[in-house]
Amino acid sequence: MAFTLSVYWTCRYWTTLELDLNSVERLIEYLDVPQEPPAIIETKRAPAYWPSYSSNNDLLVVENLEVKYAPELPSVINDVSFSLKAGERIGLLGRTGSGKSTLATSLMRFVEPTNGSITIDGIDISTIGVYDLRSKIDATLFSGTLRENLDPFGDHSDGECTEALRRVRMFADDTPQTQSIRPSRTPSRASSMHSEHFSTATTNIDSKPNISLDAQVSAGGTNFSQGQRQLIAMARALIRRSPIIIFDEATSSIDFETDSIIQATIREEFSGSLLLTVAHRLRTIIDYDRLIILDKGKIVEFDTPWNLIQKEDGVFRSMCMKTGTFSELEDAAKAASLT
Ligand SMILES: Nc1ncnc2c1ncn2[C@@H]1O[C@H](COP(=O)(O)OP(=O)(O)OP(=O)(O)O)[C@@H](O)[C@H]1O
Repeated sequence: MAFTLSVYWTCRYWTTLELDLNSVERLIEYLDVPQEPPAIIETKRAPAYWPSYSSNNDLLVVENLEVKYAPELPSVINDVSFSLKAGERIGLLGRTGSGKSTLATSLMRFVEPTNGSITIDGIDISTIGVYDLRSKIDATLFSGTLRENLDPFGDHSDGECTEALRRVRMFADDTPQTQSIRPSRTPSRASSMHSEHFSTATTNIDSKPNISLDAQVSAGGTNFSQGQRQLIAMARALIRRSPIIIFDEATSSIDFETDSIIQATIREEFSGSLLLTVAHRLRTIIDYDRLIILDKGKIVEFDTPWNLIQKEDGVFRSMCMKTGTFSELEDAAKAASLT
């Protein structure tokens, strides 16, 4: 009997020990997970006026950039170099998987380069904290409240947030201005404006009645339509008055009216900013200043739309031809080149 009990307890202890060791193993794995770079590096703070709207030199300089998602994976961005000036409107194009989003997100250090450098207004972005970087450049949607998405670092009042949403025409003009907004995330913020509701009265954007700044945004903003996500991203860029805006155009078709609002807002509100648009529709970027065409992580063309559309056997020209609206695009590119 004593022997049987001993065997029983030995087995039990052994099983418990194995389970405990599994937990230790998991903890060790978590310790090895790459950490987000520091938010702030006290000895390397970016100046308050950085980056400048009126830099005479190139505002954004990318040199020999190489990006891999893991050491064992092939390069997704391969020896890419280019320079962009303040206030330029740049379209980033290429086939699916060519590396457009990777290049755009590497400008915000969501992926770190394995080689090369990115310099914004004279500062190598790898040398400063990600707060200093991301608080100056527009970012993508993440989960949290609408307010947290518009103003992730809590630097602006509710009034500024609602004003920005109004400027991108997220609110109906006839929405009553009298309903009070729910309390903001921190008591220190001014709650100077009243509640406004999303409505389809001025756009064909999906109706989102009774949404306040406290409305929840799911991861990736999936509880908002593509059009609404773009408008929210633009509102955030307006609030920040960022000299550099990275804009990821919606892949799915957006109704004509919403698209017109987005394009008009870009032209009216962001005229002084360096705008880098990851583009999926050619008519969106046909009047931009310059276009970067990527293929397999390399720049294959980089010039004005007018120069590119005229280039025999050019990649951009063939992309335009495939749309079936070549002459329209050509006319638009020519008109833009003359302004
Ligand atoms: N998190 C990731 N881990 C590993 N590989 C990735 C990851 N994200 C993207 N990739 C790979 O990197 C390459 C470039 O992807 P990326 O999303 O940058 O292309 P894209 O041009 O933006 O494509 P799309 O137009 O479809 O959005 C693709 O081969 C993709 O499979």
